[in-house]
Amino acid sequence: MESDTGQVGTADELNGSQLLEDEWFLASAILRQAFDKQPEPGIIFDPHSGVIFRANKAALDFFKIAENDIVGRTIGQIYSDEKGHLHVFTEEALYRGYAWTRDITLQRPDGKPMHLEHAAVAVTWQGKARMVVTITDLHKFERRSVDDEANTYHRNGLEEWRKAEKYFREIERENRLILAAAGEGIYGVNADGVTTFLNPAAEMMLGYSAAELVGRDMHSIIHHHKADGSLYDETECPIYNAFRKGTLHTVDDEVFWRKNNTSIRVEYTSTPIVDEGSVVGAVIVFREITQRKRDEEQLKAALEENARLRERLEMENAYLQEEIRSHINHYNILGNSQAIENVLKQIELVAPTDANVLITGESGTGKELVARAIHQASERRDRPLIRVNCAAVPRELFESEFFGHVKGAFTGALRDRIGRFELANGGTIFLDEVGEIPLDLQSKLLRVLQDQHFERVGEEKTREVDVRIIAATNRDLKKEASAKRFREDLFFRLNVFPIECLALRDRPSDIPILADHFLETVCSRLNIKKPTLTKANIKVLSAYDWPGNARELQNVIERSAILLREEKLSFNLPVPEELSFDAPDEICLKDVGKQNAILTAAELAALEKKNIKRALEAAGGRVSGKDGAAEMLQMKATTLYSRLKKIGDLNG
Ligand SMILES: Nc1ncnc2c1ncn2[C@@H]1O[C@H](COP(=O)(O)OP(=O)(O)OP(=O)(O)O)[C@@H](O)[C@H]1O
Repeated sequence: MESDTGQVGTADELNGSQLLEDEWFLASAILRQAFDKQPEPGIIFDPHSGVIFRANKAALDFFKIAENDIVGRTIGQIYSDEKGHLHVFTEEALYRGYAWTRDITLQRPDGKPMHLEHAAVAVTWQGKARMVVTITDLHKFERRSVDDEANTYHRNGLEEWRKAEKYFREIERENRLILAAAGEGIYGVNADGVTTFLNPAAEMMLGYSAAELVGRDMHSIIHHHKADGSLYDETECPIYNAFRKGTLHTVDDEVFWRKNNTSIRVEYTSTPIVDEGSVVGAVIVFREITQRKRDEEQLKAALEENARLRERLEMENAYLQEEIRSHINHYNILGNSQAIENVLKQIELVAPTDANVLITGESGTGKELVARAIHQASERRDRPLIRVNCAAVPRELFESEFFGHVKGAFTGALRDRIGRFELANGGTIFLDEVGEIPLDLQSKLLRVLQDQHFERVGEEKTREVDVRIIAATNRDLKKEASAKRFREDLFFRLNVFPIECLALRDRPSDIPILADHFLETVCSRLNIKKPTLTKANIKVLSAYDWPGNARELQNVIERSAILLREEKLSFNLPVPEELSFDAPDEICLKDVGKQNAILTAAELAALEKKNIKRALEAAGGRVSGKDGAAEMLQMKATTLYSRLKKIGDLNG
């Protein structure tokens, strides 16, 4: 093959030039394809004749022309309005080998000028000049630059966004961990009350899984009824209000309903979620307080019970102290009379029942003793027996004494006070001297007797008690009722089981036993040796009619024990009726017992004579020795003999 220098080459050289030619073909094919497929419009034309040889696909699109319609035409026909600029441009390219210009413009279909850049490269092909022109739509180009900038910006923005997303994911993850770890139940609702999330503690407390609640109306599932079973309208619901009204609500005792239809007591806070000024939902944080409330209630009840018991114990204590001070400390009923036997039988009979008992009898006959014995023998023995001496209560304080009062109920009511009925709750109330209760109060007493209900003074609350009633009186209540001084209905209520305590004078056989018992008691209290109660003593005691009954006997014995002389008892008893003189000119010695009686010497002598006579009768005529008249009169036998001598005829 001939080289550019005209020399013939070697076989290798020939092979080499063959290769180059192949490459050239190959390259020209590639270049042709590159030209045809380049995105910018391209045209190849003859710079001298202007004839167009080739236009690529982009040029055909750009000029909106078919290949056949452009190839063979001149460039001047295409750029008919720009011939001047085209000429200068072509000349420059021919001269310098390349040229570019933005002066050549074309018009869009809408008549607006297109902003273009034309670049030309002058080449030679087979000795002929050819011009390759590439057209750049500067408008598009600029847009591409903007897009590029936007891309760059976007890419950078994306990066930032990714970072932010990661950051938020991180926060969310942390939040989720916090939500999951929180001991409180937490759930969210949107502005329609629809559940948006639920933490595991909430799932556990409510018995629902998050999947079962998310997307569903929360109120109607877990908050539909109140603790008392009434319907809970969602318009009243504080959670609802949190997202409807945008207000925070704290509720300390409501119920949420579990999946198994049981309820749990909860306290919760419902906080509105505000996004760009508008409420988009609420977050509810709740805690189960069932156990806590139960404990609190138990504690409260225990404290109340405690306070009640304390008050009661204080009252009982004060009462019992008073009792100990003012009362005998034994409740044995002594006596061998038929009357006492009957009373004991009646006590045995009535004690186990809850029947009301009315004990009648003169003062000092042992009515209170009987009342206590009934209480002691009853099931109520472990609760107190509360005594009210109705004769000692001032009229205006009756109601308060019986039923108690509240602070401020009347002047002087400085604090709440429980009444005797409440104090006796579970036990027995002993209404001593029941006949002394004012008529207007008897109806209130009747009510508590009928239904065991009453109110404290100054309070509307009705209270209930369980009290057994034992009443005592020395009046004839039946007569009182007939005279309308006592309510008949109350009398019948009280008189369910009557017990009568006979006067001591009607059961003299009880005197020695009682006297001995009282002597024993007082001596041990005084810490002195108990003297012998002689027959003579008993005779003296038995001769008296004891208007004060056992109490009087007790007093006489106590007094004589205190005044004990030489271990001998002497009773300072009033002179009994039968010791009065029958003679009209003699004084009635009944009056001697009266404190201020003044006797003349003759009266005294007559009294002594009568007294000695009685002593001798009581001693069976014996003057000296044990149980003799001298011993009874507490004088020496020799003294008595000389007195008798002096008197002469005792019957005279
Ligand atoms: N049968 C008895 N056995 C032992 N003691 C008795 C007996 N009867 C009365 N007494 C004693 O006599 C005293 C007076 O009794 P009590 O107070 O029970 O009488 P009362 O009828 O309730 O008197 P009042 O009507 O004045 O209240 C008490 O100390 C009591 O212990």
